[in-house]
Amino acid sequence: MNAASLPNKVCIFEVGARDGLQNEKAVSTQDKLTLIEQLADAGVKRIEAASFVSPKWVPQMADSGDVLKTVKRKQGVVYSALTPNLKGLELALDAGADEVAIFGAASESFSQRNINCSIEESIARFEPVMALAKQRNIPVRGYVSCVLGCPYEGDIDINEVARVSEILYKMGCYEISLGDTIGVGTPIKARKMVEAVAKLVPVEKLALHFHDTYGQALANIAACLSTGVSVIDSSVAGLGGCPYAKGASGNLATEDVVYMLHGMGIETGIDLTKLAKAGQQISHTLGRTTGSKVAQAICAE
Ligand SMILES: CC(C)(COP(=O)([O-])OP(=O)([O-])OC[C@H]1O[C@@H](n2cnc3c(N)ncnc32)[C@H](O)[C@@H]1OP(=O)([O-])[O-])[C@@H](O)C(=O)NCCC(=O)NCCSC(=O)C[C@@](C)(O)CC(=O)[O-]
Repeated sequence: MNAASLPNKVCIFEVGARDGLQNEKAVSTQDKLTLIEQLADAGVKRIEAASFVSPKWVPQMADSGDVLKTVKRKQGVVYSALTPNLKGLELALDAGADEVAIFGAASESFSQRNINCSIEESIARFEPVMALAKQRNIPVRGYVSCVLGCPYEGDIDINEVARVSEILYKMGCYEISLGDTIGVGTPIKARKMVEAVAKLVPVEKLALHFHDTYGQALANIAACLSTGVSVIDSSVAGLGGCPYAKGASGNLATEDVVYMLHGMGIETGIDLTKLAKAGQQISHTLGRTTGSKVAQAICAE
């Protein structure tokens, strides 16, 4: 790896309170607020705090409106929410989300299971979301799931990943987050996928969203860093998974990626000790040990 080709700074997009907690046993609104406030206090600047999806599909996120309305906001921190359709966007706007995200997939089967429509239908559903968000001046992020494999279809063609990413980007998403939803990717495959997408979407508009099911996420990120990507999604304590991808474990733990980046001389602006404490507390609330090796080491010191 050539140090000169690495970014000086990486922005962490923290998804623990959403991607993490959507797949854990129900956590109280107060515990969510504590987590989000601790993350902001640790220096995290972008926090996905809510998800305005059907409460019948994901009951863990049913209190998203209360979370966004009552969280103590820290200046300079962006609080965002998932919005699969116009109804979701309207609820997010009412709750005061700073930005929202639409979420599509590069796999037809996953799209059907996750949002109950085909890829093309999902794009049509996103049009009015993009239009209203534009009118209200709300930035929209775009997720593409299953970029390195699908729980129902197996391998996914990287050209399809690039095609869907380009569509979301051209619709007006300011950033495209590439989701290895079930964490099956390996470093060379991950890098090739990012390079393929970067032919159609500027690399500085891409983010990596790698789950850690097979323990490959950190290696995959390290392999992709010199492509020019400088936004990484991660989940404190490695919380979560995806309710529509059985067996998928959480995202890469934020503590682990921050430790790696700092060790490589890449700034994140995050206080690792405070972050590890936030992860320990939510893990304690959930009655389990943190999924972060770095947090385990820090807390044992
Ligand atoms: C998209 C829908 C809503 C379609 O669901 P549907 O059943 O096809 O939609 P519908 O329009 O027919 O509505 C059905 C019911 O849901 C309600 N509804 C409809 N929309 C909303 C809304 N926004 N908020 C609250 N309620 C809503 C609607 O009002 C109605 O209520 P009813 O009349 O039956 O009482 C559903 O499939 C859904 O909620 N899916 C969400 C699944 C989900 O959250 N998955 C996890 C997030 S994606 C992910 O984790 C991957 C990612 C992003 O992290 C990246 C990666 O790792 O790859």
